[in-house]
Amino acid sequence: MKLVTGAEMKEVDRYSIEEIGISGLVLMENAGKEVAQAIIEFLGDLKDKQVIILAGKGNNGGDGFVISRLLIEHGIGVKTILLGKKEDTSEDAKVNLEILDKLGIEVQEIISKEETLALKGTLDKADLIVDALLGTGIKGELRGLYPKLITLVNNSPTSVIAVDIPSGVEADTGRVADIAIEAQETITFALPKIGTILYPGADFVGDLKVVDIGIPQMVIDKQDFKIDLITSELVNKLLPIRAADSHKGSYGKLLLVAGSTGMTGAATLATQASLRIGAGLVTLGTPRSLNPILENKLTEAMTYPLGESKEGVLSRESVIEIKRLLNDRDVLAIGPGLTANDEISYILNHLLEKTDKPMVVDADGLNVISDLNILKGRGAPTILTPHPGELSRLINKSIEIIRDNPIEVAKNFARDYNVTLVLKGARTIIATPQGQIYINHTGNSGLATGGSGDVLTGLISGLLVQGIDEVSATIIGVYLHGLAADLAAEDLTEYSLLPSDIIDYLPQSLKAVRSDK
Ligand SMILES: NC(=O)C1=CN([C@@H]2O[C@H](COP(=O)(O)OP(=O)(O)OC[C@H]3O[C@@H](n4cnc5c(N)ncnc54)[C@H](OP(=O)(O)O)[C@@H]3O)[C@@H](O)[C@H]2O)[C@@H](O)CC1
Ligand SMILES: [K+]
Repeated sequence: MKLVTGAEMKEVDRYSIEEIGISGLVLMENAGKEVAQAIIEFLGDLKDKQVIILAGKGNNGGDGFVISRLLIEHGIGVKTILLGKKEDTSEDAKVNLEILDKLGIEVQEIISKEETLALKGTLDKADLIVDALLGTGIKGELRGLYPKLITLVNNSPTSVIAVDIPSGVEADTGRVADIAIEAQETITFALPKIGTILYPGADFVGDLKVVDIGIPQMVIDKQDFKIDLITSELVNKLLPIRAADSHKGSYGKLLLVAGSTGMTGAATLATQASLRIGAGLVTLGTPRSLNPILENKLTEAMTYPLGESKEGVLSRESVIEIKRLLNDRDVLAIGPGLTANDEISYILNHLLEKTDKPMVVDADGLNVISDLNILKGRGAPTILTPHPGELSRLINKSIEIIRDNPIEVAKNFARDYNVTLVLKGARTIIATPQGQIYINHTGNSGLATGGSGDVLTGLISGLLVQGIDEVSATIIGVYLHGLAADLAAEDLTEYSLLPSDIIDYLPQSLKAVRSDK
């Protein structure tokens, strides 16, 4: 499903209005009708209900005026409040204001602090507040009376339905400059705005409903939107059907290089995840002294003892054995639990530069890349899976910059260094070298445990080794990882969720995707 910025949505609206000839008023009427319908469903019994419409001066407020009229037609008690003066409203909003005026429907103008604060009782007593204050047209910090009014709404016990996007949430980024309306439901028009999916915005949205307002599909198809929300349908489409006459050679040979003293768990989790997602043959290369432990822990994988330094960490010389093993393998995944030191740095940079097998680099592998330019020249796909802290070290920018502009930062990095980047977070963002972005919304706070990332590395490399292209492998891996965590949390709670549970619930997540058509 495509996600859009405010500007992209404006262009879709403009094209429909100016090039196709569907007037803005028609779109506004359709938008209002859809929200009115959602409100009627929300209220259930309409008798003696009182709804407060809070409208801004722009077209979001215009939607609010349409909603007022339609709810009154249904016999619902409505009070319409405009934050500002009627004369300052946008063109289409003004048309709808005039309609209300001719119908004798009162609209109260609020222009002072005192008038704003006096709304408290009205807001608290109502059955529902409709937030039609600010939509995709919001710019910068909230000005004027908005912060005060939004605080009153958030402090009131009354439920809120937001029109298009909760007021205060920035459509392009999900940033919340000051405060924003906390909605129980958000009815968004035509396409979800990025800000309703990314955090912190996503926290304010409640249940998100996307409704059709009569924008022709042809107008949407004409646009070159660069951002997709990963859906179950997309994953189902990308996940190949396994052939009945296949054998273990059909699903590739994976070499995982992972583990050091104290971190055999990372190696175990990555290996087991790669097997559980269907890799054909998996070999775990690990420091020699850890090999007996891992042989014991892993039944289905082969293990290979690699040269180590005294501390139970891979030695520089082990790179020769890794390269030899790789001759007969299709994909290399490297990083989980390796430890970050000069020897690991030497190994990783050497492999990035001198091997032409697809590589998945995670965790300590990411911490020791010495020259990002090596990535540019690689002859095979490279997937990097950093969290914001690891990416911050890689690009020498603060975590705050990454958190505030995750899409921009991920997009630039993937393009500049020719990698598929998986920027992990509450909404993991995948950026491709071609500039496409995929956002994942599965997963929960139970994933915030050491080891979850190792499972993801195993899943992505286990998919890649089966011959699935690198972008599809990351999309499928990231989505299933989150979905398995969601299904596990239903039984185990987010508190008790362990990374190994993600592996255990992977079959259920695969089944859910396959049946969810
Ligand atoms: N025809 C269409 O396009 C359709 C559009 N549709 C609807 O229109 C919405 C977009 O409408 P829009 O573009 O008019 O912007 P909108 O969100 O109402 O905000 C503008 C107002 O906000 C104000 N304002 C801005 N920032 C502020 C701040 N920080 N703090 C305080 N105030 C601030 C700004 O004030 P100004 O800067 O002018 O003083 C102006 O008054 C869209 O979300 C959807 O709901 C649907 O009806 C379908 C057809
Ligand atoms: K709104």
